Order: sequence, then structure tokens, then C-alpha cells
Amino acid sequence: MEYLILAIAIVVLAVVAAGFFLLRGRGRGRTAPPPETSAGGTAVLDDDEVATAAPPVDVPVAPAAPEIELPPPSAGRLVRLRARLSRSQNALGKSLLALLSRDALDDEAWEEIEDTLVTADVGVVPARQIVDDLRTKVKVLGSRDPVQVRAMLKEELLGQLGVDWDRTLRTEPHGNQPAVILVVGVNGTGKTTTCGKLARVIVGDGRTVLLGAADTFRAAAADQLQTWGSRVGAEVVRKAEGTDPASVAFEAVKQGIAGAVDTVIVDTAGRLHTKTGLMDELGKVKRVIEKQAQVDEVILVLDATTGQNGLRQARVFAEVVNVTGIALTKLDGTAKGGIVIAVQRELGVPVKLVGLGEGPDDLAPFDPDAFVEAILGD
Ligand SMILES: Nc1nc2c(ncn2[C@@H]2O[C@H](COP(=O)(O)OP(=O)(O)OP(=O)(O)O)[C@@H](O)[C@H]2O)c(=O)[nH]1
Repeated sequence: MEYLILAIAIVVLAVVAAGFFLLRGRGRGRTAPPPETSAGGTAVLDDDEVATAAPPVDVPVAPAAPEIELPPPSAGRLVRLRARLSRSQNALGKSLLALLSRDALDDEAWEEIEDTLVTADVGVVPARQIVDDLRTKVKVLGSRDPVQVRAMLKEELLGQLGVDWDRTLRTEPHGNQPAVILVVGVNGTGKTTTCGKLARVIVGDGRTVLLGAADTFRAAAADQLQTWGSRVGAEVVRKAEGTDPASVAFEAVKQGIAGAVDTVIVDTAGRLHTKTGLMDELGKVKRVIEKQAQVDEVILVLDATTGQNGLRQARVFAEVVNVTGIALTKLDGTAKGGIVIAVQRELGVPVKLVGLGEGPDDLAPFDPDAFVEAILGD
């Protein structure tokens, strides 16, 4: 009996002990799990914590500095743009070659050749001279195979374009002064665009440029120039609309000297109502620049699509300022490439630059050989 009571007591004790340990174990399972971490080790906050966390702070982002572009150098530009030149001028070369290759080169054929040249804006006098020269050459040549005819025409066109002109654009600083380029021309010819493209050519050649927005007639012209300048890191000097253009030109050259810039390009207005006003203004701009530095180039911008009208404008500008070179724009938009011959003859100054499109790098130094090759095709 005593044994039975002892056994029951042991069983009761065992059950009580088991119950105690069981309850303890469950309580432990209810303790908060350790916080999870994201892959980066940052604690992931639960909803309550999110509600009490500090609100996100807007960190001010500095405006991105405009990216400075590095345009291609001047060398080889016309070769790169040759396709564009061929597209616009090839028809002229093709018809001249076809006419010159005819079996019978009678008076009628020569007249057609002359007409083709006049239609391409070569000008009446140069067209007649080209025909006379070609007639003599054909007589000397005797037989005419296509290769000979092409070589003969190339020689004649090169002679008319003038291979001996100095077409160097003086953009290099001298002494401790920058080169100064004054850009003149009627509004709409592509003057401001040419200033911007020229800045790219010079920067592409490894030099520094400052642009002077002396076309104070139109605020948009200065804005346009500013956009061109900022793309290549060129400083732009501008003043309020209506300011005396000469004061802008003066300031631009002054800053160019102070900043040891290589080249200062000054854009001018062309929209003046009287020729006298235009003369006075351009003359003053030039004189004021010359108080501090020499003007190395006066570039006249002409729109190739305006033909004889453009030549008339050219004459007016040439009377006002001593033009040292011509920038012929929009040559991609006309088949009348003969204007190069006409304008050089008219003004007695060389075409130094040609515009072949609206793209920022569609301005090239003029090279007669590449030009004639593009006209004649392969
Ligand atoms: N197709 C073609 N368009 C050109 C060329 N050069 C300039 N242009 C365009 O001609 C238009 C007139 O150019 P601007 O530079 O504004 O003319 P602007 O003479 O300076 O006139 P303002 O700015 O009023 O002084 C623009 O749409 C140019 O993109 C070129 O070589 N080919």
C-alpha cells in the first residue's frame, strides 16, 4: 500500500513538472523576432516605425553643367561634306560633261554649254570666257574621250575658281592680342548661324573663342549666339536690345584681350533701312574695335540661293567695309554653284567658307579642288 501511494506521488510530480516546462517554452515563442535587414543591411521598418520615422528630406540637386562639345577640326570638313555638295551640284557637272562629249560640237552645242553655265549663276561674262577657253582646248585636244573631257573641264573650272587665292582664315592671335573677325551681311543670309558654326570650327582646331553679339537690333540674335557659345564653352558678350553695336564690339574685344582669348568673332546687324545708316554703323563698329586691336578678317555672309540679288547686296557691303573673305551659305540648297565664280569676280575677294546644311558642323573651309570634284562626280 505504501508503495502505491509513493508511485502516485511520483506520477503527480512528474505531470506538474512537465506542465511547467511546457508553459515556459510557449512564452518564449511569443518574444519579438529580431529585426530583418535588407540586402544592404538597412533595417526594414514596419508600419508603425514608418509612421514615426522622419519625413524624407529634399536634397537640392545642383543644375547639371552644360556639356561642352568638341567639334571636329576644320581640316577634311569639305571632304566629309562632299556628298552634300555632289547632291546639289552634280547636275551642273553632268550636263556640261554630256554636252562636251557630243560627237558634233557645233555652235548650237556651245550655246547650250554657255546657257548651262549662266543658269548655274556663273555670270554672263565668265560663262562666255569659259566657252571660249574650252573651244580652244577642244581644238588642241583633237579627239575627245570622256577622261580627257573631264580633265579639260576640271582644269578650266579650277582656273575660274582661282587656285592661287589665299583662302586662309586668320584666326590665330598675334602678339598678346586675339584675332578679330567681323562678320557682316544681310539678316537671313545665315550670319548669326555662321558666327556660331565658325566658333565651332575654331574650337575644333584647338583654340579659344569669344563671341560679341553686336547685332543689337534683335534680342533673339544674341540669344541664338549665346546658345552656340554655350555648346562649345565660348563666352558671349551681349548688351540690351538697341544698345550701340559699337559698344558691344568694343567690350567684346576688351574682354577677349583681358581673357587672353585666341579669336573674337563679332556678329553685326544687317537690317538697316538706308545704305548711309549701314555704312555709318559698320564703319563705327570697325573703328571702335581698331582702338584696341586690329580687325584680321571681315567676312561677308552671302546666301547662295539668292543669285544676282545676293551679288547686289555684296556690292553694298564691299563699299562699306573692306571685305577680306566670303562665307557662302546654303550651298546645299541650290544647284547654282556657279555663284562662287561670280561673287569672287564681282568682289575680288575669295570665298573662304561654305555652308552646306543646318547642322552645327556643316560649315567648311572652301577648297576649289574638292568643290570641282563634287561638281564633276566620279
Ligand atoms: N540649308 C542651310 N541652311 C542654313 C545654312 N546656313 C544657315 N542656314 C539657315 O538659315 C537660317 C537663317 O540663319 P540666321 O543665322 O538666323 O540668319 P542671320 O542672317 O544671322 O539672321 P539674324 O539672326 O536675324 O541676324 C537659319 O534657319 C539657318 O539654319 C546652310 O549652309 N544651309
